[in-house]
This record gives sequence, structure tokens and C-alpha cells, in this order.
Amino acid sequence: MSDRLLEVEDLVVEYPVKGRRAAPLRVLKDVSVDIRAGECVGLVGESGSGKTTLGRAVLGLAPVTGGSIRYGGRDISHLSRRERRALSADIQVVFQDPYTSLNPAMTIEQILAEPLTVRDVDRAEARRRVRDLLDQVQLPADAGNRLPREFSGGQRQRIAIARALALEPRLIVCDEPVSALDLSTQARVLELFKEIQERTGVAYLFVSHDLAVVRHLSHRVAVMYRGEIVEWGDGDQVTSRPQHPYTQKLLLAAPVPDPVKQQQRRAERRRLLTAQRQAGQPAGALS
Ligand SMILES: Nc1ncnc2c1ncn2[C@@H]1O[C@H](COP(=O)(O)OP(=O)(O)OP(=O)(O)O)[C@@H](O)[C@H]1O
Repeated sequence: MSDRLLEVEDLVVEYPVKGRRAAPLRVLKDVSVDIRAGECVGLVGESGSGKTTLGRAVLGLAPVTGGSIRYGGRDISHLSRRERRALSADIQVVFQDPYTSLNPAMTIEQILAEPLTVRDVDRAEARRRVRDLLDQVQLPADAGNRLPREFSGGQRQRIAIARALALEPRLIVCDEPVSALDLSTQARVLELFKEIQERTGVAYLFVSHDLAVVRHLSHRVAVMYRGEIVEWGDGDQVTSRPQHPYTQKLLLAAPVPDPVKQQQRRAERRRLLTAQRQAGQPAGALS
């Protein structure tokens, strides 16, 4: 049996375009990637490259027009609503914006208990589980009585993570979960993601435009460019010694705290762009 939890093979996602003869917009082109149980796979690429669409396809929220997505060996590319709902205990999501992803009218306890009570967990048990979830994301027990607006961005993202953990999923699609946070909050929330993964063995598909964020967590990394995966492999290899010119540019564009290193990278980036221009290659989106 395969040790793959999720297998995406030759995936194509297309959106219809208005106009009778217009060809559909092909957003993902034969994308193949897989995630093992307990693994973090980072998905990087610039804005519009198709990262979110891949995450949405895994969640059943994007139209799959070719290829397949298998979870635990079962094809989940075209599930009915009922089948998809049953799968939501296994595959969860944390969205980018902690300000819009939590219902502002519900208390934190109601938000965290909802997925449990929908599945007939009794109220006393749900209350116990909510306390445990708050503890897992390092929020105090009395946070349950409060509303989302009473929390900072980082705390709200902790609540969103707790909600995703409520049903003990095996896979969480994390769609830019730290990019709306300031740098020091980002670091703390990333540590939390890491700690949860080590403790629970949950797998992540971790979407980010920021190679530094992905490097911190990912066992393997896939790099997307214009709807295709251009590089895919071991996280250290891809983020430190990338082979594809697009990944090299992505790496060189990442901010570096050390100004000397930053200057070296700028010089290296200029050399790379000049070499590409001389070789007659297109400069690419990052130039
Ligand atoms: N519902 C939709 N209908 C039509 N086109 C769409 C739809 N959703 C996404 N697209 C297009 O698909 C392409 C990829 O978008 P996607 O959001 O997956 O990129 P991304 O890499 O996640 O970018 P970002 O980092 O900005 O979120 C874009 O050109 C986008 O305009």
C-alpha cells in the first residue's frame, strides 16, 4: 500500500470564460504533487501562479477538469456534497485572513464547539474539548466566552487553527495563514504550526508566496509558476540550492535580515538576470 496520504496527479483546473467561443482559462496545468502522512509540503510561487487554486481543488472548491486527487487511495476529485461533508473531518483548512474567517457574532466557544456538535458530540464533552483546543493553541480557557473582535490578528489565527483541529484531521490546507500577520507574530504562529504537527502528526499543504516561511516548516517544497510545478523536492534542497531559474529568482528576491548578505544576493540576482538576457530567455515575472 502507498504511504501517500494525498496524491494529486496531472491535475487540470479550468474556469469558464464569458463569450460563446472563448476557450476556458486553464489555471492549473497537469499538476502532480503528493503528501505523506504527517508531512508538511510547502507550495510557493508568486501571486496568481495557482497556489490557492490547488488548495481549493483539494478541498473540493475548484472545478477539476482533468487528472485526479486521491486521499488515502480514494479518488476525491468529484465528490457529492454529502461525501465531501463526510471528508471534512479528515481535511480541514486555515485561511489567510483571520479577520474574516471567524463568525463575528459567535463566541470562541461556539465557534470551536460547532464542528463537534454538528457531529453529535454531547455538550459537556464539546465544552471539555474546547478547553483542550484552546490549550493546544496556547490561549487561556476564559477566551471561550469572548468574541473574535476582542482578539489580535495572531490570536484570531490561533482560534482558526484550533477550529481546524477540532475534528482531529489528518490534513490541513493552510492558505497563506501567516501573511496577514506582522513579522514577530508570524514567527510565533509558525512555531505553533510546527509544534502541533510534531505532537499530532497532522499533515499540511502549506501555501505561501514567501520562501522563508515555507522553508521553516516544510519537509518538501513545490514551486509553482503560471499554473505549473516547475520544481519539486526536498525542502532544504529546493530552498537552499534551487535548480530551476524561477526558484533561484524567488530565493534571491526573498528579504534577508543581514544587509551584507542582502547586497550579495542583489549582485547575484543582477548576474542571473544578465546571463538570462544574454541567453535570450524571457526575464520572467520577478525581474
Ligand atoms: N473563480 C475563478 N474564476 C476565474 N479565474 C480564477 C478564479 N479563481 C482564480 N482564478 C485565476 O486563477 C489564477 C490563479 O489564482 P490563484 O488564486 O490560485 O493564485 P495564487 O498563486 O494563490 O495567488 P495569490 O498568492 O495572489 O493568492 C489567477 O489568474 C486567477 O485570476
